[in-house]
Amino acid sequence: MAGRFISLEGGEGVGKSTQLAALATALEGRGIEVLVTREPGGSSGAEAIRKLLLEGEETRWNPRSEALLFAAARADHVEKTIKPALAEGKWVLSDRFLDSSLAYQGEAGGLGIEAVRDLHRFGSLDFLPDRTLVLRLESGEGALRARRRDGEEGDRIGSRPPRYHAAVDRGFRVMAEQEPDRVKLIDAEGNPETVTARLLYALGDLLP
Ligand SMILES: Nc1ncnc2c1ncn2[C@@H]1O[C@H](COP(=O)(O)OP(=O)(O)O)[C@@H](O)[C@H]1O
Ligand SMILES: Cc1cn([C@H]2C[C@H](O)[C@@H](COP(=O)(O)OP(=O)(O)O)O2)c(=O)[nH]c1=O
Repeated sequence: MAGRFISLEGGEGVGKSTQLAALATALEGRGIEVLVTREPGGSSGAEAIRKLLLEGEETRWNPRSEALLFAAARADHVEKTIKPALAEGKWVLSDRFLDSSLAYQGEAGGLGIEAVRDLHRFGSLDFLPDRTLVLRLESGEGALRARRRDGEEGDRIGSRPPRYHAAVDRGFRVMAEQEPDRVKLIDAEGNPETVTARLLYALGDLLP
């Protein structure tokens, strides 16, 4: 049976990594073979680009070069990691994918969602997840969780100001409105088990 490609999205500290691990365990418990991956990264070329994107000065890249680097990393990730795993029948769970670029670089970075989608059309032939689950917390709570985890050590993008992250959240909501069959908003409040149950519910029609 063909695999499925699921991306987990959301702002900083909403619980993506925690939920990705829990979702992988739940799917494996149903006999599904799972590959967990992440962006930026997920292939050796894309992991090298990750360092360029997340380390260094805020002014290291302008918004256009930043968007191109994310798109280049994604093209390599799709070709080298995601498509081969799907061809083997695995379910691929990715911690972030295209919708992060649409929300961060497109909406918050001011390039526009369509311009960033064009880069994906070129780089990855518009390859899309079967489902995108966007974890959402009311403003501030994700930033608090991330700060509890990281202290003041945010990366180049995570440490951008609150208005940038508010625009990121708006970008994810736009995506859910534009593509309601693919992109589902999931309430990330409550204990981790409750959130995992919501995610599994939102995958119900894809499960074997
Ligand atoms: N449901 C939850 N309730 C409270 N804290 C949580 C919950 N899920 C995750 N956390 C904690 O919040 C922090 C951020 O979670 P993490 O999974 O790393 O988020 P992300 O990958 O989205 O940045 C971690 O310290 C994690 O242990
Ligand atoms: C994949 C992707 C990530 N990002 C940002 C979001 C995060 O701030 C950072 C990824 O760092 P990461 O350590 O994965 O952050 P988090 O724990 O919040 O998921 O890169 C973009 O701006 N555009 C993208 O396309």
